[in-house]
Amino acid sequence: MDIIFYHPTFDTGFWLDKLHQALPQARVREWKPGDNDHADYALVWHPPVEMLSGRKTLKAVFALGAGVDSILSQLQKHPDMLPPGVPLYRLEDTGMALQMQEYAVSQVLHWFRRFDDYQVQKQQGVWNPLDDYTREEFTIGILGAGVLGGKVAESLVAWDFPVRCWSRSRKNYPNVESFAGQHELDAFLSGTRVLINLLPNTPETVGIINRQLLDKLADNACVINLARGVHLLEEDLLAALDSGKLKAAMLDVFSREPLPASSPLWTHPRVTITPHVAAVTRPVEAIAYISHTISSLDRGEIPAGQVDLKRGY
Ligand SMILES: NC(=O)C1=CN([C@@H]2O[C@H](COP(=O)(O)OP(=O)(O)OC[C@H]3O[C@@H](n4cnc5c(N)ncnc54)[C@H](OP(=O)(O)O)[C@@H]3O)[C@@H](O)[C@H]2O)C=CC1
Ligand SMILES: O=CC(=O)O
Repeated sequence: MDIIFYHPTFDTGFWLDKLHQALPQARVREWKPGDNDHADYALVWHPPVEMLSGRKTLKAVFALGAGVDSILSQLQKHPDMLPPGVPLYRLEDTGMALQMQEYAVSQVLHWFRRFDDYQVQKQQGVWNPLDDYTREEFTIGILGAGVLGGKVAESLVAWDFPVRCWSRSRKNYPNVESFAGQHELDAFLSGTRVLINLLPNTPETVGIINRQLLDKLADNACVINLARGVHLLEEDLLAALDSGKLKAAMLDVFSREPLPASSPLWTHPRVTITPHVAAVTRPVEAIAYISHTISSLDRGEIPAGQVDLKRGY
């Protein structure tokens, strides 16, 4: 079995070693421009078009992350990039859900316990106990209730917050109120105090966090964007912060990455920024999933994690 690997930033030598250990029967190589030799499987992130196109022997392509928007947008421009019938798999959880839970829970607790307000008071040398927030006024709404959104919901339920989610199909997560479809979006937003975004980037979700949506949240709402920068209109977010509608935002992803030095988000006192690190690919877990999936495919089974190319996630 031949496996080709391409990632623009990962330590390729480390990954090839780990892949050899997990799949000792496979010949694994780094793909380099001009390499058209035989391959059964391709492991990729932001792959050059020529890496995949015309490969008639490919049995599957694995995205080395959870979101497949960059591959799908390339596929739209170069429809022959993925040979017909070759399935695309993505990483489902593989250690990312726990990271998302850590990020979301720590930030929600930060706002709930008013540590942001106490930080401002500290800078002013003010000793002033503030009123507590109650959980009843701290409803958490999660846009996207799939692998990651579902796990984030579970962790916030464990902290006793009222939690609701919004997805295309109805969910049945314990103690999470499920809203499904466009026609239930307004009801989902109404009363949501902390909005957490974990949607995939598709034509339906681009720009979804805009002025109209933010206006429908509870007053003094907070936003956490963990999915993709294109979901959120940064100007609308800044306007909502400055008008007092929004209290704060925690952003991990941006419409341009790295976030340009000129962006007003850097200097806004109520915006916190992390550099797209909410949940990174964990090699050991990712390779365990990929090797398990390859074994399932070789046995003729249909493993989990296949991307629905028409749906776009
Ligand atoms: N910042 C970071 O470090 C990382 C960011 N991400 C981002 O997180 C995203 C989510 O990942 P993951 O949970 O694995 O994805 P999933 O595909 O498992 O979940 C996506 C969820 O979004 C819902 N959804 C999709 N389209 C719509 C729509 N038009 N209207 C309403 N709901 C919709 C789906 O609904 P349904 O269940 O009904 O299909 C599903 O619940 C990734 O696509 C990626 O962009 C991922 C990893 C790291
Ligand atoms: O943003 C990261 C991913 O895995 O998707």
